Amino acid sequence: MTITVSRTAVPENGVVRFASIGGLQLEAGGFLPEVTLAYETWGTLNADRSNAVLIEHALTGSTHVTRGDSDEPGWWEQLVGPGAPVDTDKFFVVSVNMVGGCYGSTGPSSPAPDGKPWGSRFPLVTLRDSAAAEARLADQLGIHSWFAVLGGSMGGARALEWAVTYPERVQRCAVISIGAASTAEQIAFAQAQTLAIRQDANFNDGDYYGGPFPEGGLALARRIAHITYRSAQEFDGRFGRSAQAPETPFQAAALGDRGRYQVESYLDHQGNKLVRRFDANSYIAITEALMSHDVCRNRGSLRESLGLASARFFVAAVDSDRLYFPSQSRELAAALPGEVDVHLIEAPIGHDGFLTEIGQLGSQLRNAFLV
Ligand SMILES: CC(=O)SCCNC(=O)CCNC(=O)[C@H](O)C(C)(C)COP(=O)(O)OP(=O)(O)OC[C@H]1O[C@@H](n2cnc3c(N)ncnc32)[C@H](O)[C@@H]1OP(=O)(O)O
Ligand SMILES: N[C@@H](CCO)C(=O)O
Repeated sequence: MTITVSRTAVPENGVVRFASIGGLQLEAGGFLPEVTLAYETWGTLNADRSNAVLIEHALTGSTHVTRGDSDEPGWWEQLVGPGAPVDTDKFFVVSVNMVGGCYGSTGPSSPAPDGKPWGSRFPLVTLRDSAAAEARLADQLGIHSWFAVLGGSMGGARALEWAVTYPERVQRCAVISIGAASTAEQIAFAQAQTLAIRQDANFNDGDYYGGPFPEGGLALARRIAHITYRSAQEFDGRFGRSAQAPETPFQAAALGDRGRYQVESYLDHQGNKLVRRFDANSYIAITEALMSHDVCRNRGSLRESLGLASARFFVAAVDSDRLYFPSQSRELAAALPGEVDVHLIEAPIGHDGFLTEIGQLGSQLRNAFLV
């Protein structure tokens, strides 16, 4: 097995790098012969390698948690950086694109051994595969034990898998806006999204590379998802029943005088925005990985499974989250070893509050966790 990390003499902050981690035997039985992981780092690993923090992205996130040498803003911009709650003057922060993704790590659009994209042949990957792959990257970076692993939503589930699979390698673990397993309802929302893509006439069973992209299906999947990421209260307050005039000649021709509700226009925008930055097969691969989330699989009861971990835990939830309910975070916290509080992020926005309410989350993390 060849293991190489592209190293530079001076660490570059917030610049995507690539590590070859060799072949990966997958939990569900598949095999990926040569896996590349894309990752970014910020700050400097100290001499005794005790200041490393792993940040795990959510469903459509990338490695770009915060800006660095480039000015490109990241998705947890105010949480991570010099002087921020996850202080890059103090910590060496690492973020890895999940295997199956489309931000540089091996995924369905990557070439298979025959040189053609994996497409329909890409195997099922799980969050445990993600942790196993990232453990190899940690080895290459010389990180035996993380000071902390944290993430929100699917990132929180990835962090939890790390803490349970590699107890000796995770000292602190923050599980934000997710429970111990994907529930039937969460799986149901996810299935509607994957079906929206699979039923797109351009999907071609996943072998659409080189042909038309299944844009409509991916945009519909994002609309369904985005509704679950926000709250009824936010939509009502923000859009109400307001109308919006057609914005393009095409819409004007299609809609005539009817126009649209503002919320329709907003969801169209969210769908189209994702189409410009995400691969449809990766959306399915990562969504199915999240559907598989179950910390108890082949481990026993919830208490037995979580009892494998030895990290200090931080659990948080958004009070208005209608996808990953605070009650599910409370159940997780109650079954974790030791005393664990559930920190409530108070925000009317819903699930996406873990991305937008950084002031609250940051002070909770700074005071209760990163000390
Ligand atoms: C390389 C990369 O891009 S990596 C990207 C990483 N992304 C992630 O990690 C995903 C996490 N991020 C997200 O999900 C989102 O960005 C969030 C949750 C942080 C914020 O959500 P946003 O969608 O940015 O905010 P919000 O709901 O306010 O939507 C604002 C957008 O809706 C548009 N909008 C608002 N009202 C309307 C309307 N009536 N009609 C059409 N569009 C509208 C705004 O113009 C704005 O557009 P823009 O984002 O293109 O500037
Ligand atoms: N809006 C986030 C939420 C998923 O939990 C994303 O797209 O990744």
